[in-house]
Amino acid sequence: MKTFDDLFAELSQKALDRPIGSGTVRELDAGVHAIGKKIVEEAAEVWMAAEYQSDTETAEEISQLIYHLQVLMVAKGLSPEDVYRHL
Ligand SMILES: N=c1c2ncn([C@@H]3O[C@H](COP(=O)(O)OP(=O)(O)OP(=O)(O)O)[C@@H](O)[C@H]3O)c2ncn1[C@@H]1O[C@H](COP(=O)(O)O)[C@@H](O)[C@H]1O
Repeated sequence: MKTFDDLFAELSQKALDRPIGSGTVRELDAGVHAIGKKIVEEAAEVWMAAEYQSDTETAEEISQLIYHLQVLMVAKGLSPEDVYRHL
């Protein structure tokens, strides 16, 4: 099972290797403004799922929110440690 740190390492590598067909590379190229919009959209989907959908669907939406937050971290050059020190 993939963890937060596993996914972050994978996305960081994608940003370096820039494989063709990577959604992460596409999103990074779209820039911080577009990534931010995606985060807001996914956050709303988490909220709606938590209120009206199943726990499984809510967990899936949370995973997508985490993914987009991580893409923003990569775009901004932030590491997990930069975030963890505020937890
Ligand atoms: N975990 C994720 C992940 N979660 C969400 N997403 C993206 O976020 C979108 C969210 O889906 P939605 O259905 O909510 O959004 P949508 O509006 O239908 O999608 P779009 O039209 O906006 O693309 C998905 O279409 C994916 O593009 C993800 N994309 C990639 N990953 C993982 O990231 C890694 C790198 O992926 P690639 O860069 O694509 O190789 C792989 O391990 C993937 O499993």
